[in-house]
Amino acid sequence: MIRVIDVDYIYQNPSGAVTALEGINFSVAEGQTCALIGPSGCGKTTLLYLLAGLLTPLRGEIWVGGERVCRPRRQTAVILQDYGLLPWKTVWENAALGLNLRRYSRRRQVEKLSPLLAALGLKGLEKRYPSQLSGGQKQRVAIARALSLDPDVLLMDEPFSALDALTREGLQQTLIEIQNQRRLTTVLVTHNIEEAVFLGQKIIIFTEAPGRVKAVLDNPGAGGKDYRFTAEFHQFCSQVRRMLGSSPGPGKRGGAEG
Ligand SMILES: Nc1ncnc2c1ncn2[C@@H]1O[C@H](COP(=O)(O)OP(=O)(O)OP(=O)(O)O)[C@@H](O)[C@H]1O
Repeated sequence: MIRVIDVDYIYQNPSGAVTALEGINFSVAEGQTCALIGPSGCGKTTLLYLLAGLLTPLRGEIWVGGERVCRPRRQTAVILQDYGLLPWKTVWENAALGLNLRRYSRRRQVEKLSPLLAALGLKGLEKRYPSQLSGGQKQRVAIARALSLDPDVLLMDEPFSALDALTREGLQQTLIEIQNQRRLTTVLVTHNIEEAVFLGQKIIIFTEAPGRVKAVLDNPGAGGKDYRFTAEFHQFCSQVRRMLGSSPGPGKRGGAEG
């Protein structure tokens, strides 16, 4: 579903050029969840923007759903770090933003959003404003908005980082259920090793800046109901922790095919 081929990205600033990503190669299968993890500043968010078509690679190619990404793609939904809710709009209005942009009638908006808000535990909160919601509820509104347009790819930048551990685990479970129902291909950026291992059927570990792929790990147990409580899960977390702490991988460009 997603192929990233030899991608480099450099930010050009008046003060000089910043190489954010170098020689990135990996792929994500349809319906798979892929977690991107690495040190701060290694280019994870930049890569998410490239996958979303909000930035264009300086070198290399990105393919999503059989098409080369050159601009934002209709069926790709993106949830950025601050949830992107408009403070002056209600829960309903925020969730309906995408549908409004695509000129869905009020009746079709109700048909789409009502079941989605109910499934995400937001029923009864439709008239509230973001300032009247908890962090977890805000995140659910952002998820509702993203899913309202029936995407086939979901890109998330540290989606649960601001939440307490229990809320985070609850939302991780919700994400897995949505993922299974809709067969979404998901890429999420996270700093949290447990989150990467719990959700990421594929885990991509980056080197320090400029970001290169240090390792691609297959994690078939991810998303399993009780995976978090297994010895395998804890061993996997230790492995990722060790890899994040160790020196960069071999080779100057260090790209790994996944
Ligand atoms: N607009 C910009 N102009 C110049 N440099 C930038 C710009 N945006 C990001 N960078 C630089 O590019 C590199 C990668 O940034 P990016 O935000 O992608 O990293 P990240 O891995 O997501 O970081 P974090 O984990 O801290 O969120 C960093 O060195 C950052 O300072």
